[in-house]
Amino acid sequence: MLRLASTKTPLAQIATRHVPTLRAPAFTSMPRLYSTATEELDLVVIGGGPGGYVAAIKAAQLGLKTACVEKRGTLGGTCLNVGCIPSKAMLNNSHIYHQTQHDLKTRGIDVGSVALNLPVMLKAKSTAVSGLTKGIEGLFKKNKVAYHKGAGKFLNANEIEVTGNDGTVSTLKAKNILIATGSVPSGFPGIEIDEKKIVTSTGALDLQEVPKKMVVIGAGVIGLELGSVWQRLGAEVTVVEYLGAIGAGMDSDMAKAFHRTLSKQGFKFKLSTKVIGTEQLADGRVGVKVEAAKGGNAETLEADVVLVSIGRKPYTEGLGLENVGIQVDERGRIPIDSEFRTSVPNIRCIGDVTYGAMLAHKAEEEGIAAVEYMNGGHGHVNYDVIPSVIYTHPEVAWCGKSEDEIKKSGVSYNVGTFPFAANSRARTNADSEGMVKMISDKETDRILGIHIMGPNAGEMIAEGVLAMEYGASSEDIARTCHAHPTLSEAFKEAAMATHDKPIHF
Ligand SMILES: NC(=O)c1ccc[n+]([C@@H]2O[C@H](COP(=O)([O-])OP(=O)(O)OC[C@H]3O[C@@H](n4cnc5c(N)ncnc54)[C@H](O)[C@@H]3O)[C@@H](O)[C@H]2O)c1
Repeated sequence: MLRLASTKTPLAQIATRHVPTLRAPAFTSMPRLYSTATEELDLVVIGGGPGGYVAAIKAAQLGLKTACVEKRGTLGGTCLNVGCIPSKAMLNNSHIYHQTQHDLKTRGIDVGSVALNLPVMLKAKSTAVSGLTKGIEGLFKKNKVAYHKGAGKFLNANEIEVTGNDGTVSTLKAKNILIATGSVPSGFPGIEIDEKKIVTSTGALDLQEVPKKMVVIGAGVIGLELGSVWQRLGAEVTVVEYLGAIGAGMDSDMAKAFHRTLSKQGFKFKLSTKVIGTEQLADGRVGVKVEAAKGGNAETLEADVVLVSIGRKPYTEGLGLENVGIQVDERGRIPIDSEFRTSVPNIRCIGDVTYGAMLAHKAEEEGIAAVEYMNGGHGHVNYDVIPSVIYTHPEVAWCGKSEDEIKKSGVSYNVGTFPFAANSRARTNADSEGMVKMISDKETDRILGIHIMGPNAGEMIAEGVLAMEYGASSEDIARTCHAHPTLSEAFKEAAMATHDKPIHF
């Protein structure tokens, strides 16, 4: 492991080394500028995504002199710029479009002809993104976090070289460094991404016309969310999945129900199927060659656009980890201990670039906890109750363990389910696809897992997360008054079904 004493950069080298223009660096408008190597900071955060920016703000609130280095040019990371936020804008607006076309008449609302204005829809997405990313810059200013637009690279365990987006090179010196560099889409061997016809989530959020046929490789969160967007806007979507089920490891009952629901919406699925490669077709479209996962005859699916969504991988390129002796594991993740310390104790690491689910909210929790440990306190992240949500319609949300996992662990359990078709509010809204499924320990009734498919499942799961965080039993929820008429009554009734019997089913 390289230590500060052996790798310290000579002082002459740590001053700003190259200023190609006289243009003031973008960060001079910040209220407090920590940019010279002579002034030691308490913390430099590398990466301004949900994990990194939240950690930087928390550190500043705790009184730590903090800087955040981000090279994208805007804060918010993948989530705000090309992930969670733009996809939700497209999901929301494509849902309204689809509902207006197919659902309003039966509700007694007659509209004239309905037309898609894709450029405006894309602009609305970009406006949502830019408003939120600028909002984080405002929070940095308010909390006195110095924002450095550029790429950070370790010189040693206490010094980060920042190559500014304006060409300047400077060095930040800090007691602590937090790596929060996130992840990038995993490529598919032999398939070249051009972000036009063969796209990752980034390209799929910015298609300039609705593809006639879209092939999605991977039936995980990204494939199903972005597949939904383009399917609602008129594309014929075929999803190819290597495994025998959709939903990347969700509870298998829910995966089956979700599969049925999406199929009814028009999705075509090819499960237990592997992709062999792609080819350019004579008409300019792309051929996706697939065959059964176990082998067999190959067939070619024709597509105007192919979305590759087979997972993401940790991002550490150009970070200079070799200069501090940090090694990544076989999956490219930076190993950490229970207090987020890497093999170099003053360098911590959080979010997608290390262990665990690649989720923005998990990274945020870790960012806060890492800073609390750094500041001499204790952090808290309960990995057993990190919620997952797929923002399709209906949404699917879950926390805790799936029934499959519990079965494997050998623990005895009770299961209670309640369909939204028996919930008055869902019925009144004519939006009653899905169910709530709760699993509790047979002996103690403590809740082990909650799985919801239904309208607003992503909001409803918060009640389950809170219940599980406080160690609730299903009876605790069953005996808690829920407002009528609300969707949350389905949650209460599933709890009743788990420990006893529901009333309305
Ligand atoms: N709503 C959200 O919380 C949200 C939204 C978007 C992304 N994310 C996160 O981003 C990450 C990436 O999402 P993702 O959907 O790309 O990955 P994922 O891991 O969710 O799903 C990838 C799917 O691709 C399949 N697959 C892998 N290789 C394949 C192959 N060769 N052929 C066919 N199928 C193959 C896998 O079996 C899996 O089902 C995930 O960790 C996800 O949690 C979360």
